[in-house]
Amino acid sequence: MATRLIEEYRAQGRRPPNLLVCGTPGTGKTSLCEELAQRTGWTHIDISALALRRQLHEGYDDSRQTHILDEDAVLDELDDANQVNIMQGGFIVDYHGCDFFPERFFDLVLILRAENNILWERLEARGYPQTKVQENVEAEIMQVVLEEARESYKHEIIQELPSNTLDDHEANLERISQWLLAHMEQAPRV
Ligand SMILES: Nc1ncnc2c1ncn2[C@@H]1O[C@H](COP(=O)(O)OP(=O)(O)OP(=O)(O)O)[C@@H](O)[C@H]1O
Repeated sequence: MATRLIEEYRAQGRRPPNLLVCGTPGTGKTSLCEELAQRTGWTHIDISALALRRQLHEGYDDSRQTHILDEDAVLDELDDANQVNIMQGGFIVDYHGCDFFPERFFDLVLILRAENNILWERLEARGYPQTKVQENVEAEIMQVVLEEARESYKHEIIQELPSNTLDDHEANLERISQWLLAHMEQAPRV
């Protein structure tokens, strides 16, 4: 696999694309994005971790046992010349949802999918309470994130990727890297 693709992009004076990786919690977004970032040189932004670090929350939802994201504050952080400036390209954003990001941020939207029993085991292994495991597995069955993506982005930039096994993980890394290479051929110079 080609490595440090980002350097090839920049050497050619091209703007590297931005990727959004979404999916139900536990589908493997962070595992995939961390390795993809290492292999390609893209910068991984884990929105949940960023929000915790920068205190971009509006409170805590006791019933769902999760922080409530301050979406406007996250967007300000991502679209700020003094902070991240996502429009420079070269970012992999990782978050379970996708409908609050402006469409212009992303060139490719990837939706990770996991089979119900596999997802159930992963979430149980995290120590999630039964209700939270069930809620997330039901969301996966109902394709909530995929539908959200279809309502928010052009269908041609959305791809579903299976994320059940380590073979899937490897295949996804390879597939995304190939896409980045193909994209580089067409990306306008900046
Ligand atoms: N393709 C895969 N094959 C096998 N195990 C995987 C795969 N992808 C992820 N996992 C495992 O599943 C668990 C959840 O992965 P990860 O934390 O990356 O999910 P996530 O989608 O980022 O979750 P969250 O949205 O809650 O942050 C981890 O234990 C990880 O090692």
